Amino acid sequence: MADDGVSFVSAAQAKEIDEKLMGPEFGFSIDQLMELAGLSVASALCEVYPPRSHSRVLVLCGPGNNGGDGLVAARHLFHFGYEVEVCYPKRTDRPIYNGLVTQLSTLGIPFVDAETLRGGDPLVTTCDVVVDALFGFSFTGAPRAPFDALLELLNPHNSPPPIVAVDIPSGWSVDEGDESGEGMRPELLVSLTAPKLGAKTFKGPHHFVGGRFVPPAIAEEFELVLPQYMGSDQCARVSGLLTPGGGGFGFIKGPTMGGVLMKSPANESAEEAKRPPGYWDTSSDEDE
Ligand SMILES: NC(=O)C1=CN([C@@H]2O[C@H](COP(=O)(O)OP(=O)(O)OC[C@H]3O[C@@H](n4cnc5c(N)ncnc54)[C@H](OP(=O)(O)O)[C@@H]3O)[C@@H](O)[C@H]2O)[C@@H](O)CC1
Ligand SMILES: [K+]
Repeated sequence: MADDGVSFVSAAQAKEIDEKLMGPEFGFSIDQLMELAGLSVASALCEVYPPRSHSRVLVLCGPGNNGGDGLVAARHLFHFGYEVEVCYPKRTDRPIYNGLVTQLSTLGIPFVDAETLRGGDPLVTTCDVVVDALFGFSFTGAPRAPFDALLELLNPHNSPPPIVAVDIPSGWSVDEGDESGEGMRPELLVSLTAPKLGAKTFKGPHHFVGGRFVPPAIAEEFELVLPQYMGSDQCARVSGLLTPGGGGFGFIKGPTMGGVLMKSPANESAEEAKRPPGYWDTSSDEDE
């Protein structure tokens, strides 16, 4: 299904695409896809929250591949110049995850446990951005411990720092979105491959698509309308915009909001970059 020029896929379709990519026909391995997914998350974060204004990043990692994307992103963020901390409370004992943990450990990236985060100072005082890599398209039901407590820290009533959600905000229904209206409110969503149906309820100011690995044959088979990646970019900002040449909806590279091109955060003052205007301001949402 395409909306505003980009396809939205169900959890079931996302799984099918994933399996197709890693099947004999296309030959990808999970660590390849995860590396590109995590790199695109780190790239999008760096574009919106540059290290000079948001140097401290906390990455919350869940037990599945969404968590793996978070571990990869943490490594790239370190190399981009951020001070990174990782919370990975339910470790998966498989070579790919063990390797990612070793890579972070050898960089000296600290691992913090969920209890410490829960009992510690408010997140907003200890980090400038939080990456939500807890659950992706395989999340179902109500969040179980210890992730329920971590999600609670990200709830708007706890005034968390800006949240960067990987693929879909954790705790939201993958297909329905923030059904209760009381889930987390990320500022930046990095949808991987294609936005999930639940992303239609995302009202934050920054939505990117990442995971630049979809072969045209898969896009065709699944009738995916994907954003145009520019140059060597690993992520593409998605917004329903009129392209400069006119002729309908298309995608313009560059920070946009509500269909209007904005200054690049890289050119803004640190304070402006920390407070993107219109954050979850539904009153100006003309679609409703
Ligand atoms: N092609 C692409 O786009 C690519 C996508 N990639 C990424 O993979 C992600 C999908 O990964 P995934 O399938 O491993 O599942 P994911 O969502 O991380 O979580 C599964 C874990 O969560 C757990 N769990 C579930 N519900 C729970 C609950 N209520 N409360 C507590 N736990 C719960 C569940 O535990 P279990 O039910 O087994 O106990 C299981 O261990 C996708 O979103 C994208 O980020 C890239 O890496 C590669 C290319
Ligand atoms: K997530």
